[in-house]
Amino acid sequence: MITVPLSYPPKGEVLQKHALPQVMAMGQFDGLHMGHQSVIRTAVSLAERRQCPVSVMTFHPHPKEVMKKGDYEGYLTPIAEKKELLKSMGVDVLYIMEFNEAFSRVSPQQFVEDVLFPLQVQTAVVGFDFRFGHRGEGDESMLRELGGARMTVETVPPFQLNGEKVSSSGIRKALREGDLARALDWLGRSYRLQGIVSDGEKRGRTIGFPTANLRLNDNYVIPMKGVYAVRATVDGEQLKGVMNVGVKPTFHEGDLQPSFEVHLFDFDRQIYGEWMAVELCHFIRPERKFSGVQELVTQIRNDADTARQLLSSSRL
Ligand SMILES: Cc1cc2nc3c(=O)[nH]c(=O)nc-3n(C[C@H](O)[C@H](O)[C@H](O)COP(=O)(O)O)c2cc1C
Ligand SMILES: Nc1ncnc2c1ncn2[C@@H]1O[C@H](COP(=O)(O)OP(=O)(O)O)[C@@H](O)[C@H]1O
Repeated sequence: MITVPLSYPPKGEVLQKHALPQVMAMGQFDGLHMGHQSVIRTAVSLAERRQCPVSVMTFHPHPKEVMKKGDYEGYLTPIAEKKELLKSMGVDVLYIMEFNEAFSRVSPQQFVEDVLFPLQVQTAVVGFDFRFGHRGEGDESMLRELGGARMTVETVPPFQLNGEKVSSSGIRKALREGDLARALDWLGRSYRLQGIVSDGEKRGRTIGFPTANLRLNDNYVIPMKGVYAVRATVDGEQLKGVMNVGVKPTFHEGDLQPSFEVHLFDFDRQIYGEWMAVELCHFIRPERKFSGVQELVTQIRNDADTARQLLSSSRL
């Protein structure tokens, strides 16, 4: 998969270089959840039938982050994760349109004429609720109208699970509320956080549970404070473990930034500075304040047993 960064107005030579009859899926696609996956699969199979390349156009940073709307809560899939997932789905070209003030003012018509036509998009594939152009004035029917005879539009209906419409906002809410099972069902995979192992308070080893502190590399949607059964990858090695997301109320007062600490099972190595990916598989319990270290340690031991059981008996 090749990645093509674009900004508005796009440079003529960049468009020319990448102009090619193609099927393009378009959207924000934060989370690349089951609904997004069905849009991309539709584009992939259409392109296969037509024997032409399949591309995705996404917008970065997230419009809500740029427009400072106040309800921006971070990414489910930061751009690096999105790239990796799209590549694994068979996408040939990923166009990343820089979302900024200037782009937010582009009309639906300008977008189609200045970007999609020059790239020779033959078919645009969008989700039923796709909006584009200034103030989100454009929708799928406007896209179809503007495309005319030069570009057809394929609209993918909402993806439903148990009668509910899968959505990024629903996944964010489920993560915030500790309903990890629902978030994962809707994502269609585990929820992954990545970053560098950094220094903590050096207390873990003294209580028999060393924890690798994850310094997140991106602005992620933060799951509810609590304990999770996780799978981790460190230096290519796949490990199981138990993670606490929280502020350690047993030791600290006040509204602190949460930390992400993973106790890895059957592991004893110094990994400060190493890259770690952590997949959240099961939610075990909310974080709480214990009356003393002994109570906390007893509970962590239980959590570790629970996590081992959950991880050995589930497909996640
Ligand atoms: C499985 C697990 C569960 C935890 N649960 C709590 C908790 O409920 N309340 C709390 O105050 N700290 C909790 N912690 C955090 C510990 O307080 C923390 O790991 C310990 O203080 C070591 O911190 P350090 O790695 O920064 O040295 C938990 C840690 C683990 C590994
Ligand atoms: N089983 C393990 N799980 C997590 N980290 C481990 C483990 N064994 C050794 N380590 C190392 O110990 C560190 C955690 O020890 P800890 O006392 O909790 O220190 P810190 O407070 O700096 O995280 C990790 O960053 C890692 O380098």
